[in-house]
Amino acid sequence: MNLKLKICGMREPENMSRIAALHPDYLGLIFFEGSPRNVVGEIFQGDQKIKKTGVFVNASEENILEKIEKYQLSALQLHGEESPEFINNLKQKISEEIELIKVFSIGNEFDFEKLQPYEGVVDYFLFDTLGKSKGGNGIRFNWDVLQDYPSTTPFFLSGGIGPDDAAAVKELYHTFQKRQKEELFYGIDINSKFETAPAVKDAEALKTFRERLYN
Ligand SMILES: O=C(O)c1ccccc1NCC(=O)[C@H](O)[C@H](O)COP(=O)(O)O
Repeated sequence: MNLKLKICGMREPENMSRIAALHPDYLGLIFFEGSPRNVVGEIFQGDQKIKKTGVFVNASEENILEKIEKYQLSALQLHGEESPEFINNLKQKISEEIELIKVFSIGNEFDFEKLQPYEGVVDYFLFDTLGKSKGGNGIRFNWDVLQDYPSTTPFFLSGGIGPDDAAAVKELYHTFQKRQKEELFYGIDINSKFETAPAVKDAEALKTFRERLYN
């Protein structure tokens, strides 16, 4: 199964080093003061093959550029109400190699028309659950809304994915596979359900989950 794994909400250098040893595809760093996972100090830099992803909520361009430089980010996850114009302007100032992920929060239903202005502007969409906080709510949305996914932009599935969800993720992947559209279901993003404390991930739980997912 060619599904990328993004582990989000990393911060503590020692924990980050243990989690990096599991070789996820992406590690997420949250740069948002309203989050208990907000990154301020030094992090574990580690393996360049793991894409360090900066997560921003309506941050200024200046702030994003500074964090790209300081933390050597390979991807940006825009988790607020960033407009296509803002993203296009930002793209003029960053390396073409930096991947762009735009987040959409899903409630009971979702109007897929909202994706249209971002088609061709970002590399990936990320679907999270609409909740009290901007992210890290630990709640799953109804994945059935993705059954008729109308876009050609690949997406990350996120929101409350936990240690017991490997089979359900595989099932969703297989529904895309049956329609020969598995390349659209690009990856999953996991966070609070694997924490022992904010920004501290349980390496054993992640290892078991990864084995269940890929075997
Ligand atoms: O995790 C946070 O604290 C957070 C705060 C503000 C914006 C984004 C945030 N997290 C970004 C993510 O990509 C999370 O992984 C995503 O929201 C899913 O989290 P969870 O439901 O805990 O798996």
